[in-house]
Amino acid sequence: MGYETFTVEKRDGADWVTLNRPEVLNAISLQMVRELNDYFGGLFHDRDTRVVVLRGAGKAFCAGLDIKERAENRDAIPFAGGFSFQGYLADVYIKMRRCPQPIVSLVHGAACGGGFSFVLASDIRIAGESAKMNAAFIKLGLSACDMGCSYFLPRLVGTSVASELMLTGRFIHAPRALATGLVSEVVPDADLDATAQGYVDDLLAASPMGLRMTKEGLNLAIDAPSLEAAMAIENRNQLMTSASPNFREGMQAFLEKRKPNYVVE
Ligand SMILES: C/C=C/C(=O)SCCNC(=O)CCNC(=O)[C@H](O)C(C)(C)COP(=O)(O)OP(=O)(O)OC[C@H]1O[C@@H](n2cnc3c(N)ncnc32)[C@H](O)[C@@H]1OP(=O)(O)O
Repeated sequence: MGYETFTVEKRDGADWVTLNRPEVLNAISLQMVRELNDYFGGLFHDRDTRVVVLRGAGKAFCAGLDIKERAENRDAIPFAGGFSFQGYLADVYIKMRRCPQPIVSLVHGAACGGGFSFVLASDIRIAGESAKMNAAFIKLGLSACDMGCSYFLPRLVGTSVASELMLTGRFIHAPRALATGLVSEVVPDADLDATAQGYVDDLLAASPMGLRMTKEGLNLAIDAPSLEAAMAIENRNQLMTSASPNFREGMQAFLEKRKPNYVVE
């Protein structure tokens, strides 16, 4: 399926996905929701794509819900088959979190509301110096407990900062985002792609199953009710990776002082 609201550039096992509605700061339209669901849904059975990079075209990452479109369709945002906009957009974040590929988000300019949640649902976050993010829902008269914000944000920055950000809708700028652990790195905007490429290279150097099992295991462990439950998930995933030929190759490569040649399992 070709997409109109974002582009997908395939580069050596990584998809570079660029939200592409710059005239409205990449605001989330109905069509974007449909297309993102299709794209992220397709990743579950895609062995060739091993990493996803998510970024925005123009001067911002994503300004959240397309307010103009929503205002014109005030109460009725239905999809065929009775899906609501709310539920269908929520599915995008769930797919981002559950798809096997790690997602690296590159934030420059504003990331608001549902756009902020794209950042939160990613696995690795890098901010440009211009980045500013907010739970803008509250400023529009909505609950800020939306699009996974109440799930992701406290886990990333703790309940104190999450409460402040969600209750006030204030922007968190790049330096504070780094200090609170919301992002891994802050770099000049012009260096975002090159910085991301470094992460992509590291991720692609891992064995494909090891990478998938790590994303899945970590995200399940975050929700696990006990140490024992988290370790049961670890044990299951480790049994699977240790049965893979890539584990034998990894050990052999270490012993022979060379880089491993991993295959896609
Ligand atoms: C389920 C999900 C819910 C949610 O996501 S709720 C949150 C919704 N989002 C927001 O409330 C953010 C709204 N936007 C803003 O507050 C500001 O923008 C920014 C701080 C992001 C950036 O401000 P600045 O740099 O001054 O740009 P600009 O002139 O406001 O915007 C450039 C053009 O983009 C349009 N635009 C910006 N955000 C949205 C949006 N969310 N929906 C639709 N259009 C948007 C504007 O109107 C304008 O367009 P024109 O040049 O024609 O006036």
